[in-house]
Amino acid sequence: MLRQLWTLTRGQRRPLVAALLLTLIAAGVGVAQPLAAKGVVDALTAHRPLLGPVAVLVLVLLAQAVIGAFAAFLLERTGERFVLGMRTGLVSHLLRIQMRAFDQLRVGDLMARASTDVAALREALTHVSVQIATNLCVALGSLVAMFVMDPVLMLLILGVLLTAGVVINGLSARIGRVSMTLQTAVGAISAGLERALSALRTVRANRAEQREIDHLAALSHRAYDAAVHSARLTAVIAPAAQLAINAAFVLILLVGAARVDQGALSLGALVAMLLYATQLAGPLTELMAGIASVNRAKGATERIQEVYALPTEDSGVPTAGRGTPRRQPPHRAPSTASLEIRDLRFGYSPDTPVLRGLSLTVPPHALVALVGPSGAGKSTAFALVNRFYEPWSGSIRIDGRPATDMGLKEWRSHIGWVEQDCPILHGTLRDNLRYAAPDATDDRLWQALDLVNLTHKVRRLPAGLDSEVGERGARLSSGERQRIAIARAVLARPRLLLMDEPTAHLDPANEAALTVNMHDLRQECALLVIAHRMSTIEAADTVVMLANGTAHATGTYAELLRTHPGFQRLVGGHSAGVNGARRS
Ligand SMILES: Nc1ncnc2c1ncn2[C@@H]1O[C@H](COP(=O)(O)OP(=O)(O)OP(=O)(O)O)[C@@H](O)[C@H]1O
Repeated sequence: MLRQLWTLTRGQRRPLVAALLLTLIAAGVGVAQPLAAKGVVDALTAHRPLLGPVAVLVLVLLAQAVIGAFAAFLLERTGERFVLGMRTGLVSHLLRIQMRAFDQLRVGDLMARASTDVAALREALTHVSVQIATNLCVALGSLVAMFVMDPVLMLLILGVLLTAGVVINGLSARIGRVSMTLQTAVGAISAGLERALSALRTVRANRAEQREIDHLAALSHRAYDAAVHSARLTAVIAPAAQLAINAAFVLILLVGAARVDQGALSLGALVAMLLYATQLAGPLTELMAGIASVNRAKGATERIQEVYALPTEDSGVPTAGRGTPRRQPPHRAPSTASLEIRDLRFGYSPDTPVLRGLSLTVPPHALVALVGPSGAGKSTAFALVNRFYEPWSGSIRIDGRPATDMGLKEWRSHIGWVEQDCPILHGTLRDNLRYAAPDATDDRLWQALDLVNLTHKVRRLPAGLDSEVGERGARLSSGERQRIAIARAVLARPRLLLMDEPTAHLDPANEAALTVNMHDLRQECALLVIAHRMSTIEAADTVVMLANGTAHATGTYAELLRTHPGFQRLVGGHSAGVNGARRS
């Protein structure tokens, strides 16, 4: 446990050691205080000049106060720096973890790890570690002095203390296990709350408030039970340490008296041994309590290390994301495709393939529609083009360059992506539009808004581009969210634009306008569009029908409609089920 904590102090060890040394110096100066006071009293009784001894006493008192204050400040600052470093480190790790690992986690729990777990660790890493180290020094000093006076008696005392240490260590280990339960329960509360609050409208519409409250209350009770269990174990530690010290006292008295009787120990040495044992009591009790506190931080430590153990995109993709991308070979023939997918195989679990050899091509300036039944793997294909997951086999090229030739950042800079549920981030309209192109001028923002038919609406808003969109864009309609997402993607001027059913939330007028705009967009980039709506399918230059994880049929809308019964069924289903009427 201490080793784990030590690894986490990386970067803060120097100030931590400095704070420890200052605390020890302050304690040492404290020891000199009685001597300085003795000097004053001796000078007084011997009628010697008082100035010198008094000056020494004042200096000692001042030094202790100043060094103590500085040590305390250094310790606090180290604690805060630790929290700062830990939070920024965790956040930067979390935002880079591989999608496959991220899919297994709960957002609320991750948030708890970056907030409450870090706070729980802070105490153990700063105050308690210094407290343990100083008390250990004081206790060792006393034991050495006792050893010099009477090794036999000291070894007996050591035996008693070690026995107590073993018992207390066992208790501390149990505290460590309970703390893991406690921190996990706190993480579950945070995840449960995130789940309920992020879907508050769904919760209310389904009258599920009480069920969510009960669920969170049950999790809170689990945390309470673990905390009380930990408190019970902690409560035993101080009396156990006290018991050991009392036993050491009795031992010194009984064995010491016998050894004085045998002439093996002087009476003065016995008195000194007793005084040392008294001095040992405080540091030893604090030492044991400190070890228990460190164990209480065990849950938090393990949970934070679990996050660091998650693979990041950089670590999982050996050829991508790191270093300078390889240069293109100088005599490469101009590419005939903006996007070329060859024989792509992939599944989320090893035994369930989703894509079973998908191949498709998006020529430059073309609009290709990807259609297929629900669950066929259309969004999965998009995720692979974005390189959120590594394919089992097969290749993806953009403008003729394979994915393995480019780092992730460079690769993604060529792609614009409009997601199915169009996430809008908290902030202003301007923040959202500039998300992929932070340097875009307002003129370009207005052009992009024009493209998605939103200029009029935004101009009428009192704050215009500075209007707040609310949490997840709650102050916008679904259609507006979708149009903002499209404008945002276009602003980054991608070579390839991926759109996951871009017209899903649009009314017929906006749907028609966007279909025209998609045609215009082809001047700037190639488009691959997951299409459910007839207007999008019909507008495409090529339609690729995905079934069973492969491109089942490829052709123009008219060709497929004429020759492919599966496509006829799919389109028939759409015209009846999705948008009601098919436009011809
Ligand atoms: N992150 C994930 N983890 C595990 N399985 C997933 C994940 N995402 C999708 N799947 C599974 O992969 C299959 C293909 O899903 P995908 O979302 O690619 O289909 P789709 O064709 O886009 O469907 P839709 O038209 O309904 O959006 C589905 O069976 C789905 O359950």
